[in-house]
Amino acid sequence: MKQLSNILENISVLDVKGSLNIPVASITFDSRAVGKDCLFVAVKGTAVDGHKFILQSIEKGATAILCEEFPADIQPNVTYIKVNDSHAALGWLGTSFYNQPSSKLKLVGVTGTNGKTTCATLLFNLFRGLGYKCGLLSTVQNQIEDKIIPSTHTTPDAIALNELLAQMVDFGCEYVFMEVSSHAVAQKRIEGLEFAGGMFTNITHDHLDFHKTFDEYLKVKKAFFDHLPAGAFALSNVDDKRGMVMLQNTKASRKTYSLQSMADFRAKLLEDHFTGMLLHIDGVEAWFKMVGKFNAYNLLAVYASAILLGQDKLEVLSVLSNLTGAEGRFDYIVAPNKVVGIVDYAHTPDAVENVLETIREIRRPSEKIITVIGCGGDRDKTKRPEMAKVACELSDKVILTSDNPRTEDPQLIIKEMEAGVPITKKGSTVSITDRREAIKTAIMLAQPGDIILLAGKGHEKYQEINGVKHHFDDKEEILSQFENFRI
Ligand SMILES: CC(=O)N[C@H]1[C@@H](OP(=O)(O)OP(=O)(O)OC[C@H]2O[C@@H](n3ccc(=O)[nH]c3=O)[C@H](O)[C@@H]2O)O[C@H](CO)[C@@H](O)[C@@H]1O[C@H](C)C(=O)N[C@@H](C)C(=O)N[C@H](CCC(=O)O)C(=O)O
Ligand SMILES: Nc1ncnc2c1ncn2[C@@H]1O[C@H](COP(=O)(O)OP(=O)(O)OP(=O)(O)O)[C@@H](O)[C@H]1O
Ligand SMILES: N[C@H](CCC[C@H](N)C(=O)O)C(=O)O
Ligand SMILES: [Mg+2]
Repeated sequence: MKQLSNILENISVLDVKGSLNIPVASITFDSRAVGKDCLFVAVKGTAVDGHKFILQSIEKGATAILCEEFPADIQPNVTYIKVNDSHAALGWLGTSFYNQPSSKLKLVGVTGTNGKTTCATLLFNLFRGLGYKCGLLSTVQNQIEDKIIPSTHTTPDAIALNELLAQMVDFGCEYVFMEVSSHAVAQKRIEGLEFAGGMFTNITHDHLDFHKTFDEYLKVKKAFFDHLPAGAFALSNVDDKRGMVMLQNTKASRKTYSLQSMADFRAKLLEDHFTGMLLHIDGVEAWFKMVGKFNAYNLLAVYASAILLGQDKLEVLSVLSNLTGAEGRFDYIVAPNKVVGIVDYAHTPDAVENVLETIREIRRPSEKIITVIGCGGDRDKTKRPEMAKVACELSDKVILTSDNPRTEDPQLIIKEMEAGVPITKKGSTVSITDRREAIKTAIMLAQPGDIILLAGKGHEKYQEINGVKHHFDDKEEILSQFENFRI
């Protein structure tokens, strides 16, 4: 139990009503989760204003309220604290409540449109392979050494995040690798964290439903680097058009990586196969088990981070060369009839392009590519026609289907995708709303040697329809349906 006065450090308090010498058993921003002696933080959300739930939280046991505006009905025996920005305050509260866990380990954040999970997971497995105790916060799962903790977000909220970091400290972790999503930066979920380093992968089209414009999205990603401390490293991909912009105003030590130009860390992709790649990396030739130019970038970024964290070059390469990345990223399955299935989490136009370009470069000319793809509901609508367009341009046949429709009508999402199908590709594109049927059709159409790409859901074990998550696993689907084609 902490004293309220002790967890307010670093927060500029505008006004207080009531006593600060009261105990705080827990902190939450959700009135539904309030318990006895809880501090309820009212935040203005994207759907509702948390200030509406102040009274409800007091009825459930909150004895302290942190808010941006005092309510009209001030209750006796409750302390009210007024701040400018309750999102930011929440970050500092989480940090203080859990005794600054991020300062007790080396925390590295990975940001960018694509590649965060892959890089964070590779770093986690690399540093474990090098003999360190590690933690991971990622889209696929959170992990403390072998212990897996399911994740609900790419970057958890400030309270859950600091609680997880505190568990990692208690477990003796020395390094923690985490994904930093743009939502997390915008909503200040990472406020108050002490980073040892930050990595930028790339920035392309995504999340414009939330950030509204690409410039705003860019600014938010850059803000992560702007706030890194002087002792940290800021590592950026300078082959990305916005790579240098990320480093422009950072106080951290600026480092760059590239496959194309001068940079602090360089690599060249020598060979790319479905079984792995040969890279010339930092003066050494090494074979890796990952596939595709985009993964050459991920491997180089991870290698560079490890060196910046003081690790030995050859030891790093030796461990890294055996790693396979994150679940549901370019997962490769060969059916008994020699049809190839690839399950990949590509859910942005750029990711779809990268994965398909990779397949096109590696396949034999006679092998056809059949892509099964959908777009998520309640997410950026403007990427729908773009994802369909690039899928059609780079595949021999495309089946447009559902991803997670969430609260939207799946057929309307598909209609928006259809708007991006080039006229010349109308004949080789079909729409099948049921994802299971779409996968089955792709398998029926495929000849031995053909490649089926199942894009967008990767590791996900569910399909979310109208608020209900139904079990669905692309890999399980394709494996079980491949079995029906055993010859
Ligand atoms: C759009 C978005 O980011 N929403 C996140 C946000 O919620 P919000 O601002 O919409 O909250 P709201 O519903 O408006 O409610 C406002 C406040 O009132 C409170 N409330 C609400 C109802 C009530 O009865 N009582 C109550 O106290 C809420 O707890 C909240 O504090 O803050 C919540 C707490 O941190 C998040 O759980 C929630 O994530 C939603 C579920 C979500 O789907 N987020 C996705 C888009 C997301 O965050 N994705 C990123 C990036 C993905 C990637 O590219 O990898 C991620 O990091 O996962
Ligand atoms: N460096 C990269 N550049 C471009 N595309 C990539 C890169 N790495 C991975 N991808 C593609 O993006 C997909 C998602 O990769 P990953 O899960 O690592 O990204 P992410 O940034 O964590 O995504 P999310 O925003 O959903 O958390 C992969 O399945 C692959 O298709
Ligand atoms: N983290 C991403 C995941 C998208 C995955 C895709 N399957 C979808 O549901 O749109 C997001 O929240 O935008
Ligand atoms: Mg991720």
